[in-house]
Amino acid sequence: MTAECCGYPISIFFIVVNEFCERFSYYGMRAVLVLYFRYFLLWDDDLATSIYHAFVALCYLTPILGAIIADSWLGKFKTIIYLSIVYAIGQVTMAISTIHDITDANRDGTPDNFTFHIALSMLGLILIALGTGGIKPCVAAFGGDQFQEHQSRQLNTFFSVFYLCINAGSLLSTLITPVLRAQECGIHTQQQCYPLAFGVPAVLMVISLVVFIAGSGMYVKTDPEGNIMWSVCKCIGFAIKNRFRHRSSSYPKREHWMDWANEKYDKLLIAQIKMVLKVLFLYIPLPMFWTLFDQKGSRWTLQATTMSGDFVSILISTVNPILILTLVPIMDRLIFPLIQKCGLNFSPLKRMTVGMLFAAMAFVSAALVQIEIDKTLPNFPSSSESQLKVVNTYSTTLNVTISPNEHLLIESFGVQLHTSKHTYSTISCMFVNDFSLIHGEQWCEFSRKFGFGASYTFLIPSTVFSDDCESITEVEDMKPNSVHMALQIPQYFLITTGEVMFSVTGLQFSYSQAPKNMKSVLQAGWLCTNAVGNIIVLIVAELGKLPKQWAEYLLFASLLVAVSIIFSIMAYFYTYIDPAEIEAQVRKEQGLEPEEMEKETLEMEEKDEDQKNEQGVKQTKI
Ligand SMILES: C[C@H](N)C(=O)N1CCC[C@H]1C(=O)O
Repeated sequence: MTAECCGYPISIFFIVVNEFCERFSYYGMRAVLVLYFRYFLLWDDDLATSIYHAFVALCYLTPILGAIIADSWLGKFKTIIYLSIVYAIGQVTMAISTIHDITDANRDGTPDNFTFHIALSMLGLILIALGTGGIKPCVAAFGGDQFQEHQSRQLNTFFSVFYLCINAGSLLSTLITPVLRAQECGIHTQQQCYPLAFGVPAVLMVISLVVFIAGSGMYVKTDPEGNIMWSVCKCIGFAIKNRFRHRSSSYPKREHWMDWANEKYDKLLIAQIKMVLKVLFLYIPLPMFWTLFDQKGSRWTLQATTMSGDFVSILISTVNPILILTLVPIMDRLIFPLIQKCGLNFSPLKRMTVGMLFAAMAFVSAALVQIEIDKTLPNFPSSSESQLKVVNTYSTTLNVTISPNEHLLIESFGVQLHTSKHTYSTISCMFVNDFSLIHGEQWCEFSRKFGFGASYTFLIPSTVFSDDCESITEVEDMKPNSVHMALQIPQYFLITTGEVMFSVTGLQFSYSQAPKNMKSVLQAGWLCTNAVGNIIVLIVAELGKLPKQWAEYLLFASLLVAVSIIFSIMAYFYTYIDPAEIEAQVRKEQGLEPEEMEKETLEMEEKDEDQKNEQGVKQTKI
């Protein structure tokens, strides 16, 4: 019997605090990673974003490894501890790699040996990906393991609270770590403080580990039942081979292709594999949701840069976790109970389908915003055109004729305007609030806010200093961005509503539909849908760019609608199961473990009927 508080096992307190600290560590490090690549390692934008996306994809691929270790070898508890140690070492390695003084022998403020810093940071990132991905399926499943049969309502709430902790950690760290980076620190020279920005996430990871270990005495720990993954692979392999051997129509058909393993493998194992395969099959269309979701960080961020408003980076990095923290309780306490009261069966798979449709609507909203933005954008010359600007300071009107074969290119960057060599200069800056012309002691100052996205030309006559600065003419070549960033809020709201319905439900569903000995494996399968989504963003979204951004948004929205229709058809044919009941049935058929079975049957009878309705459970024999 585990210790309880308000119907919840006390042990889950340690698990949710552990998750909060771990997500703080992960998202905090991610918030400054691209900046570190860009401004410390001096990589270009393309390399920095590619390595960043590859790292994120790796973090969602390693759950498979963690799940195999947990379910086949070490058990969830030990796997979480060992991989958290790997994770913490990775974070510390990463923090050390950002200390510029280590290789700054000439003390000029920049590292002398970039290879050292790159090698150390890549090692750190690999360890982090192994750690964060490895423990992720185990922590959620381990949390679920703490609940008993009669606590299925509390189990659902646990997954919502778990998701809230993820986002609370994400919100705080994305606010804090960029501020830490902006501090100055160093032994020989003062530089932006990357060691602090990466060091604090490392400390949080150590705290996460300590909190998890502190709960040791209270956890329900299930031991792995041998090398389950190897048995699963062998069993599937045998079923395929046996089916192929008996392909002639003279052999009677079997109910399920896995039944071709009956000759050699335990019925219980076959039943468990069927349960897992059914769910994994259902997951095939799901990466499309993450493909759209992950574009928040790329396409939508770029969209924001063409809009007006000064809070770009803060808005972008925090709006999603803030909305999650608000929407999860509203959905759990208000919307879902209300739907249930109306007599509608809003089963997990229906919620996930509606979640996908919300994400599609978010992209329709993004397309509408893009159309508004496009109306305000200047027409840039295409790859087969040139643009000329002719400034007439002569006293009469002049006719300009253009010979189509001649190209004119005037380009000079810098802040010095020479009167003879270069009379034209382009300066692009962020947050330009004042602009001064200095000539010896004399100067002209233009103190006002220059709009984002705007382009100005200043015409300086030769008499400028004798005539006073009044003679300088300012021309607005391109208007400042005028579509306000607040217009992006509906799309963020829609995608986050979709995330609550899709992701929180997916987490619960993956746990509830998995046999006891493969809970982590199914969590890993669920997380893999995220990895594949990330990879699709990397490949398809980067390669196949449509000429009009709004058209691309609509294309993604249509694809997700198509995918959600396919998913809803698959879901229609899916029968919710109670894995424990099926396992008990198989054991009964095999005449095994009567005492164990009796206990399980009793527990099942005690189960709350309306909790089943809440899940939309239709018990069936697999
Ligand atoms: C920060 C996101 N709202 C979020 O909670 N997640 C995005 C991918 C899954 C989930 C996470 O576990 O971090």
